[in-house]
Amino acid sequence: MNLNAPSPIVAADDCIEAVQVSKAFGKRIVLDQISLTVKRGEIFGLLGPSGSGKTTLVRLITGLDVPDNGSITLLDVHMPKLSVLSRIGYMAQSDALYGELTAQENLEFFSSLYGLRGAVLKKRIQEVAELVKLSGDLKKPVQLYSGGMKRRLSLAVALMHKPEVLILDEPTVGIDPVLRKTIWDELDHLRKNGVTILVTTHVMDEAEKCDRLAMIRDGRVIAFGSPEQLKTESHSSTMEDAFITYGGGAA
Ligand SMILES: Nc1ncnc2c1ncn2[C@@H]1O[C@H](COP(=O)(O)OP(=O)(O)OP(=O)(O)O)[C@@H](O)[C@H]1O
Repeated sequence: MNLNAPSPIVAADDCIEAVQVSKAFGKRIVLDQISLTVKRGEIFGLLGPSGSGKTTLVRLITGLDVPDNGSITLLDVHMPKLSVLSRIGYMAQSDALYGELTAQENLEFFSSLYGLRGAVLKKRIQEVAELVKLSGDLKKPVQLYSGGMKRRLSLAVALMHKPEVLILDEPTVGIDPVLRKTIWDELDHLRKNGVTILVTTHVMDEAEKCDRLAMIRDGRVIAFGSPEQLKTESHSSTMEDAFITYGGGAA
């Protein structure tokens, strides 16, 4: 479905809805009338080259910033709204971790903000550490972690309170292919358990793994649909070709 800023049809199973969202920094228009919907329980990708506006959109969706125009609804709540934060897990592009604390202490600190403590907290730390393959490194100060380990710990932090919606800004940057696969398998598993996942990427093979995605270029949605749909409609054999056909250029 090639879009020229249409209004999405709002359905009961919509989890995230952006309607005609625009944002400028100074004179620079970074998002230009973006409209999209993310359904409950799907993995939705925002695919676009560096600087296309993905992080800006994600920050508006999580309520960290406000649009100049348009509206965003997350879990039926008009954003920004503080009360929704306990229902979402957000992993920013740069890791917000305390380097001098161990991984375990970081997990304990961030989880305490969600009221997790005692035996429940202990058990959950073991679960998420297992998931991101950091069980053996929990006692290490984070400043000794590699970039990929920090990304995995950030993912663990986002997962601790079992959020309904996971919003991940380039979760696999700096992560080796084997672990990347592990993380995508886990996203798949979470989706099967009903978690809605919004993920930004500029990697085509990750876009392929999403149920649906929006291709973004210069702050506009240039195409919207499932990977198969986008390839078929653009007569392309690869996502990269589809992106170029829709006017994206090399991502
Ligand atoms: N706070 C800000 N003030 C001024 N300009 C900003 C600000 N935040 C983002 N921008 C600009 O907005 C544009 C879009 O940035 P954004 O981070 O949303 O893109 P992106 O698609 O996430 O890129 P990347 O893949 O590199 O993270 C860029 O040109 C960036 O420089």
